Amino acid sequence: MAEVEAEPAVAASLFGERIEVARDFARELGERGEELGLIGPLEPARLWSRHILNCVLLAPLLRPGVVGDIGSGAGLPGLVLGIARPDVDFVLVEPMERRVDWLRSETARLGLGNVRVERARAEDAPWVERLDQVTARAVSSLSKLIPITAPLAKPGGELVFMKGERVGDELVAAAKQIRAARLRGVEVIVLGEGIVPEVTRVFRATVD
Ligand SMILES: C[S@@+](CC[C@H](N)C(=O)[O-])C[C@H]1O[C@@H](n2cnc3c(N)ncnc32)[C@H](O)[C@@H]1O
Repeated sequence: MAEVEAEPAVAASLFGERIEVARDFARELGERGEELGLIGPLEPARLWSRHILNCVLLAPLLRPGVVGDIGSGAGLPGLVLGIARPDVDFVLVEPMERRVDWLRSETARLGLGNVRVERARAEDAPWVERLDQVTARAVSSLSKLIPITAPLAKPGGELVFMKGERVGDELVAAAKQIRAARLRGVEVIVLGEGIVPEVTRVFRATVD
């Protein structure tokens, strides 16, 4: 059973005029996500509080240009952000066929002309254009994620990763990869405090 939308007033303020599209996406994911193997059995009941609201908190950090979301899975955060920021172009990079089928069908069903989906792993990403920003959530630890994503960003582009409570430990463990990728301005931002049920921790850095 899909969650009754948590914090509807907060959701409406974060999505603005795009809230009905977000509701449409959440309804479809809540109803079909488990059967399609996109989300676990516990997730429909906490779709808004744990997933949708957390992802949309990233929207104000994005700038006009091309954002690549690596390992989009069910569309978290790629489709959520594609809905919230129609002024930004998104490339969702996902290797699993079933998930790619879902991402493409939702992109078409929701009429997201600013979103395209590539079936690939980040390290084999086939496009030529370099990204202004790269997002990822729950794909791997920073020490593995940085080497496969930093080469996808333009000089001056940003890595913007959603991370869990142990981001501090991950940062320490990734010191070598941060140096090798020549990242600067490395920071951890906490978003949504006092606004949403679960805060979002974001690793952000600029690629030289
Ligand atoms: C745990 S899921 C998370 C999905 C989604 N980002 C979320 O937060 O619900 C990890 C996703 O990353 C994808 N993935 C794993 N390795 C990858 C790689 N090297 N490049 C791109 N995607 C990858 C997987 O296929 C999977 O869909």
